[in-house]
Amino acid sequence: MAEVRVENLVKTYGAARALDEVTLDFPDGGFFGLLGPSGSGKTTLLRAIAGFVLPETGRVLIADEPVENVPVEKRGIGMVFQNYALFPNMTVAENIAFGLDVRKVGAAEKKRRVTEALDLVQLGAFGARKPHQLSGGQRQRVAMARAIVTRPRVLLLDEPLSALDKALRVDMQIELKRIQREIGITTIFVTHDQEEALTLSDRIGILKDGRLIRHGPPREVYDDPRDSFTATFLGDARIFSGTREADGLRLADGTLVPGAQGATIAVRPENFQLSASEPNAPCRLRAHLVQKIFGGALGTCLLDWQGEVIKVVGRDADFRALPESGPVWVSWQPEHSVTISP
Ligand SMILES: Nc1ncnc2c1ncn2[C@@H]1O[C@H](COP(=O)(O)OP(=O)(O)OP(=O)(O)O)[C@@H](O)[C@H]1O
Repeated sequence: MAEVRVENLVKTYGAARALDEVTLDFPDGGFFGLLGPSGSGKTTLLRAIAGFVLPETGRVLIADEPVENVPVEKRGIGMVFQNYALFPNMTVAENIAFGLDVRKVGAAEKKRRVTEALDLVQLGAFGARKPHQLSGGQRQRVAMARAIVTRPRVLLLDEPLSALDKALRVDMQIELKRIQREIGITTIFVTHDQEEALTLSDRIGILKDGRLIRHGPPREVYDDPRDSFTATFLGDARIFSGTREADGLRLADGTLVPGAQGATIAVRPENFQLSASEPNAPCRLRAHLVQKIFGGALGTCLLDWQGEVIKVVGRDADFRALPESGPVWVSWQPEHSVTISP
């Protein structure tokens, strides 16, 4: 397998900078999730690594080798895209064998590798079927088998699960991770689903307007987002701004948030507690409960505070004692005030 590195990549389309000096390492054998809003440059970055997009400046290295003069088919890359198209009149096995035929792999070796790929995606009994005889998830697994049968060094996945419904998607996430671990292939995965990225990735990168805003292990980025874009894009957060004082942050309504280390802080919805009576917690606000939303095990409460919305996520059982609406206390522990700006 191979490490992928991009250095100072710039790609412009007219006035738009699809990639704006992106430098990033994708570790050997790792699962890297690329996240960002629509139009932030995720697909362009993937296409630049594959060789479909030629950057104006910067370079791509695979296993320490610059690849600007290496054509797409020689870069050792397997790809699965959102609208993976299988050849409808070929069997599953023929579809998977396609890349081996192109490479003129001998019959015995081809048979062995197709069987191996089918087993890996747990479709051993489906080789003779046609794509229309498969479910969406099974077709997706064929696309995976087809991408890895040529033994690429790097796997690029562009929203490969977005066509699947929620339940199947979750099953396929587990499946994808298993396959990736089993073959240990360097994988770069584009998704707009932040939960998916957090679940699957060893490392994530967040793009915005073609720039790499942040990268690192998912938990690290989630727990310490450092900027308000990352805090609100990756998960949800209430941003509080005010004036820094010796013992905390003074909000516009006069409330002191003790222990806060910045003029702007973020608090995650799951770190708020609600109570009808005044709590002991040092960080607390008086707000107005507007709506309780039932969501199964977890529920959401929407509060109004100074004309702004505070979202609180918690166990539905904990919200049951609260009135449907009216004044409430919202509180949190000082360690859950995350500094966004000093
Ligand atoms: N072939 C192209 N011609 C002109 N502009 C392009 C082209 N490809 C991409 N762009 C522009 O480059 C920017 C980045 O696009 P890109 O497809 O990389 O974003 P993305 O993050 O993958 O978005 P999405 O999540 O919507 O797929 C966008 O502003 C897009 O309009």
